[in-house]
Amino acid sequence: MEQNISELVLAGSMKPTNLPSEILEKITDKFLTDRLIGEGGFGTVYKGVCRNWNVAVKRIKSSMKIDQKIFLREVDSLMEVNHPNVVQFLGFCSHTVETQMKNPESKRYIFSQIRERLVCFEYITNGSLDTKITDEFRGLDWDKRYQIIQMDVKPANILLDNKMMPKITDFGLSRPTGIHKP
Ligand SMILES: Nc1ncnc2c1ncn2[C@@H]1O[C@H](COP(=O)(O)OP(=O)(O)OP(=O)(O)O)[C@@H](O)[C@H]1O
Repeated sequence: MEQNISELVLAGSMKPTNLPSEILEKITDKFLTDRLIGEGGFGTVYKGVCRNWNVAVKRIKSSMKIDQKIFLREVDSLMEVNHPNVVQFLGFCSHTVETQMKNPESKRYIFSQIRERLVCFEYITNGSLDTKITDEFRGLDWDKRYQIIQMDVKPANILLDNKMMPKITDFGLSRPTGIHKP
């Protein structure tokens, strides 16, 4: 994929799609510690700088043994979501990385393959709701409002943009439910 097409995808001007790992490495400065935004249970989030805008790149932990079919099904669901109160999914990358390690005893190399999975989202500037509210505001009926079952709704998964607009993130355990009937 050409670099300018990837940039259009990362700008949200094209439908979310599969992105080359080189582009995601480039915009995160090879996942430099300086670009680290934070770490969750499933992955580490880095700030990606793409020309004059930012994106959030979540690198799913290699220790997470996720079935590829399930991963692609989740990505497929994410691609269908487009709502002002949902952090916009921009693209993904799933590829195999070859690693090698020297066995100190036999002095021979052991080769293995690690599945690298990356998911990109719009970058939200103002942090998460848990840092701004008290416990009494928990338990909002997001599933009814947005026809999505988000299995991990918590203020930490609601980010606030520069206008303090709330946006749900972390759809790793969510799925579309079709039309909501009240
Ligand atoms: N799109 C985004 N823009 C800006 N910051 C983000 C974005 N997505 C996540 N973050 C921040 O990155 C950090 C890690 O997020 P992540 O979703 O991985 O963790 P979590 O929600 O704390 O944990 P878990 O995945 O276990 O629920 C958090 O501080 C979160 O606010």
